[in-house]
Amino acid sequence: MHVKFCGFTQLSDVHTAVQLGADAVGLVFYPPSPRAVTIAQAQALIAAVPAFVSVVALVVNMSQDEMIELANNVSFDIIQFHGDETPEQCQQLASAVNKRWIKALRINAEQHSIASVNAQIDKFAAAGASSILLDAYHQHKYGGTGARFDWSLIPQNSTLPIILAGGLNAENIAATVELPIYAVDVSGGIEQDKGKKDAAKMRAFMKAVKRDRWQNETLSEPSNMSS
Ligand SMILES: O=C(O)c1ccccc1NCC(=O)[C@H](O)[C@H](O)COP(=O)(O)O
Repeated sequence: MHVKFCGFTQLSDVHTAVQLGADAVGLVFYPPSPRAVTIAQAQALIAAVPAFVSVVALVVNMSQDEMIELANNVSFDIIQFHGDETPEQCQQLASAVNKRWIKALRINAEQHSIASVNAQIDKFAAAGASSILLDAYHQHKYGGTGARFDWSLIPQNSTLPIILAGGLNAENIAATVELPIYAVDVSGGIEQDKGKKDAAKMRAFMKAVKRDRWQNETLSEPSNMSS
């Protein structure tokens, strides 16, 4: 089980996340978001991220020129496409900056079935995605909604490792124990205010993951990407 904390704007919060053992920190490059960072802010935050912790650049419907500008100025590791990007657009944008990428699918119980989620995952897998992130659909927001989606729509045999996002917190991690996921992603559940993380909530989240998920996992089944 891997843990990504998302939506950092403050240096002290990045220090805390790293100390707590987060595998990845996410920075939001989407100006309408209350968690958005500028290139200068991102550079300062990334300076606090040591080796073996990935920096994820979260983007929404970015143009190729914007992506190149971002990659030329910010040393991130992975792109998280969180908008309406098609598989072809993700592939093109990521190859323009030579980065690995994740696609966020926003799950709407009224429109999705397990089969349709799987079909979408397969298309992004074929285009070269490294993982798929499943998040809650919201009519007016692209992400960071703090809402959960219907977890029964998570496919058991996905072609890509699944990162679960949307409304997670220290209290509901226990309910994810049986889910076929590779990683969890949280933003609102570790905040005191938008973009301002809460050290106690980050610590409680990591403790809950260790207690509820890592205890259930074994090193003896390396072929199972979902655990
Ligand atoms: O955080 C935002 O404001 C945001 C804006 C636009 C697209 C995505 C955004 N955030 C994505 C995330 O932080 C996470 O990947 C995910 O949605 C979890 O958020 P939360 O439900 O708050 O834990």
